[in-house]
Amino acid sequence: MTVNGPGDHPRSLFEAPPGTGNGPAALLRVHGLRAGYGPARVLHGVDLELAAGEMVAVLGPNGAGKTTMLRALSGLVRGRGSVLLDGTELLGRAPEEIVRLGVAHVPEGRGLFAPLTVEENLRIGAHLRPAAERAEDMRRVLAWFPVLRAHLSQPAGSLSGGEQQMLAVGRALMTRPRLLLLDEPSRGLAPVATRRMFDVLRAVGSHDRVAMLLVEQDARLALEFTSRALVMESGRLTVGGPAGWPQAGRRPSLFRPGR
Ligand SMILES: Nc1ncnc2c1ncn2[C@@H]1O[C@H](COP(=O)(O)OP(=O)(O)OP(=O)(O)O)[C@@H](O)[C@H]1O
Repeated sequence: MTVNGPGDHPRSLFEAPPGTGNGPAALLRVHGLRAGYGPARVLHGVDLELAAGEMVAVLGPNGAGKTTMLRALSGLVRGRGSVLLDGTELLGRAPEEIVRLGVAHVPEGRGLFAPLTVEENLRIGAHLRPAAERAEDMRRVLAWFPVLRAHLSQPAGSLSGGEQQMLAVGRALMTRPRLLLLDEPSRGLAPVATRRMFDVLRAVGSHDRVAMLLVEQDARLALEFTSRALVMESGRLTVGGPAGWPQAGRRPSLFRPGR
């Protein structure tokens, strides 16, 4: 990891590594992102790039602005600066439009409808998709998360924590995202369930070329499963480097994907 003071970091630390993207252009380009709540400014200029299929973790202390960054990217909090998804500006658009453009957000706490069934929750995720493609979307998600098939008619609230997290991710995948934002996906999960979840996330990311930006408190887990890790402090990304390093067998290169 390389440590840099705010504002003097080499941009390369926050860019998508070569070879992980769809050519020279990153899928996501965030530049100078600022956001907050009323007069309280939380993000003070975030720069970040993400390639298709890349999985990047954002670590950092409580209150640093990680959740706010995800919320700004998905339109839940108003942002200033620039957020380009494949060249299309997302800032200023409604959250539903941003979903339509290919960004899905799994919030902290999962945001499931507990009294509704698993199937109903998944169908809610698909409501913006063309009707003709929803059956295929459902088949794909159940193939990624076979455990959900056995519980399709059960209320979401009756599932275990791990199953609920899979449902939340499955519901997000029903939108066929190009970018998946995950806020603390391991929170409240047993280690076995967490690892299973991350295995599936990695498989989806590399198979479907879904880029993933995840906020994670468990730094060890994040560094093991993602290709890059960034640290947010006081509303800025201040440290970045390759995930996995310095584990044995992994070259300590900033640009080597961790997958
Ligand atoms: N809805 C809100 N209204 C006002 N202030 C908020 C709101 N949500 C968060 N904040 C404040 O914004 C700052 C950043 O919070 P945020 O949740 O983005 O940080 P975080 O890095 O995700 O922290 P944590 O790991 O604790 O979730 C904090 O000072 C927090 O109190």
